[in-house]
Amino acid sequence: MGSGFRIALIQLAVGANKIENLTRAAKLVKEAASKGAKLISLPECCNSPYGNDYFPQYAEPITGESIQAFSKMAADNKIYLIAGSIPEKDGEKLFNTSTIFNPKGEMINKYRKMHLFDIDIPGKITFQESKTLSPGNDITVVETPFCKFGVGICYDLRFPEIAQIMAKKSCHLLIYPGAFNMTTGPAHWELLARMRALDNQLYVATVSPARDNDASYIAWGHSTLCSPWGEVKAVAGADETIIYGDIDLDYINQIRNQIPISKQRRHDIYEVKEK
Ligand SMILES: NC(=O)CCC(=O)C(=O)O
Repeated sequence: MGSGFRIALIQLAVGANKIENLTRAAKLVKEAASKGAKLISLPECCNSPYGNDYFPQYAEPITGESIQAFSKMAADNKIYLIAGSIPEKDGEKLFNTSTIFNPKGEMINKYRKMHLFDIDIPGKITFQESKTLSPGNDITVVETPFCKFGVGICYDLRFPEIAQIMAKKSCHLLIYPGAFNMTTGPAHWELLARMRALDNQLYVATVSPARDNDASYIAWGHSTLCSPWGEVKAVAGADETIIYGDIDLDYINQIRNQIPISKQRRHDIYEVKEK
């Protein structure tokens, strides 16, 4: 594994036309690869608008047209592709699924969102992914010649437990395709990414769709790359764009040696004992 490589996060403008979304994604993946990115990520729900009214209509099996398009994007540009997520149909069930491709275009892994986005903030936002989607149950860690990375999707970012497991499985980078909204986005999106980066001393990438003020669910945007020091290394605004960052494995080791929290944990005192 070399010490450094370039990652690109594509903040895609996602609209109602699935083919147009995939065509735009292909154009931006090509642009990112031409600028030296070896790992490229698309956002959550990158082939469909985000919402319970859309998931059943846009869902497709894991062999569907979107997967074929992603495979071609990876192979044509010889890059690793984290294909954001799509609504996946498996029998009677729907999942929010991220698929991962190697530079030959082979799908080498997939991740089904484990924590569904069910929240109720009166007067602001109420959303229940569980009305249409089922949760996945498996943590996904991917080994590449550049680094080992883990994948979560959006609301998963709020759960330090899975980030910690992925860090324990030797990940250097956690990638979260996600679409926070105009209430929780400004309040929590960056803070959560920095927290996951800092408490696991690794890089964290969050990848949002671009903001569409006419959409029924308005995404916050602000795709972000955070360093193991907890700093924001690159951040987008609200519009369609690509952000780039360098992942430096030596820097991770340096931080972990300087502040060796993973060796200092007091597992003997963390259990909650009932009196
Ligand atoms: N798509 C999602 O999971 C949205 C999560 C979100 O907005 C949050 O506040 O958490």
